[in-house]
Amino acid sequence: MKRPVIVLTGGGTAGHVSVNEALIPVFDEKGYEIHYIGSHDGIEKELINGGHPEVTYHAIQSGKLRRYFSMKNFSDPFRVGTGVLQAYIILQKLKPEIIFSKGGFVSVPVVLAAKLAKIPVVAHESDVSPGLANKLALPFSNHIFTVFEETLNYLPNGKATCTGAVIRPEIFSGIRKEGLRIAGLPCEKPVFIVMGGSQGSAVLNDAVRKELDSILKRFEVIHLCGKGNIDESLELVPGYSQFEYVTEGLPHLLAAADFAVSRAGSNAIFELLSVHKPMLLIPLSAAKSRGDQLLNASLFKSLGIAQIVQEEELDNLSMMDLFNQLVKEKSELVENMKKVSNTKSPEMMADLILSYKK
Ligand SMILES: CC(=O)N[C@H]1[C@@H](OP(=O)(O)OP(=O)(O)OC[C@H]2O[C@@H](n3ccc(=O)[nH]c3=O)[C@H](O)[C@@H]2O)O[C@H](CO)[C@@H](O)[C@@H]1O
Repeated sequence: MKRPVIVLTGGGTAGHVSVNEALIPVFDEKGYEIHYIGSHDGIEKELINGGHPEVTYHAIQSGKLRRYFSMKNFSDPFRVGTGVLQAYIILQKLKPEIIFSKGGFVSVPVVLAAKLAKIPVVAHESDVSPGLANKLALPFSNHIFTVFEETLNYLPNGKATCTGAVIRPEIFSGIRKEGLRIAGLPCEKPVFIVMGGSQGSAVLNDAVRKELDSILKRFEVIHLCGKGNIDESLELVPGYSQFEYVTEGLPHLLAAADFAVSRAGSNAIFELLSVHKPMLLIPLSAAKSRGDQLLNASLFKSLGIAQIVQEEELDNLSMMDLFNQLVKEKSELVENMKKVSNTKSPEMMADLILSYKK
């Protein structure tokens, strides 16, 4: 008997793939044939093809939707058009019951094609303020789920529901000893994990490395610095361990860490919250983005579960002082984290999505 089909989409950054990765095992367990529509060269292709052999990946063209001038602004609409046509052909062949769209530019042609093919779409927004791709897709989506209650203020009544964050179950399965082994740390001092989001952050990398000597006198550091950002001169420094991007090892590295310094991407901060890591957030500035990380971070700060420093202030602050400040506030932050519960299990989320199928 033919298995029911579901199509997932979303990409550009890992933040637009994490939720899909959490849901894949559940749809698989439910007997679905799972297909993923992503771009030819985005991180989604690497993550899905590399970690989920049960999923069939289809690459389409997509264009970036920029808020600034670029010559590509003239060619990208044609790429989106081609992407719509490619997605439409794929959808006509697969005839999925439903499409789940996690946002990011590649999701736009898929959602438009779904409307033409009359296939229901459920979207998902991780950040406080909706991303441009989700905003464009909204009129063509049947419903949108949000992580933050506050996001509902940006969305039409009746079309959006707050579900909380969906966390990959493996995040909870980290083993501290294994994390220390992977990082090659002696664990004689408290361990900080520094996470610059899925792409790494030059701002965080520079701030930590500038003061590394003094930091390492008191702490050990696991540094997720992003692709191409390994500093070879620091490769053999005791107590310091750098990675470009970690896949299976991430839960163990999180378990090995006592504290976190992170960008304020939604998935990363909810993962840190779920495993109760006291966190200092340095959100991506509004000048470089739509300001979504500033809103995410201020909400965490207002709940007493994170400290924040703006990246513009970093030059005048000592990273070492910031690390020490986080250590001081550890118990209060952890106590507050234990009172916050804002997650939905992948199983419950999958059922909610399927309630919109044809
Ligand atoms: C520059 C940019 O556009 N950032 C956006 C992007 O961030 P970004 O792609 O960084 O997304 P998040 O911080 O939400 O999630 C990062 C994900 O990558 C994983 N991870 C990270 C490093 C690593 O080595 N291994 C690993 O697995 C984390 O566990 C997490 O699941 O999407 C987020 C969610 O919409 C937004 O809030 C961010 O503003």
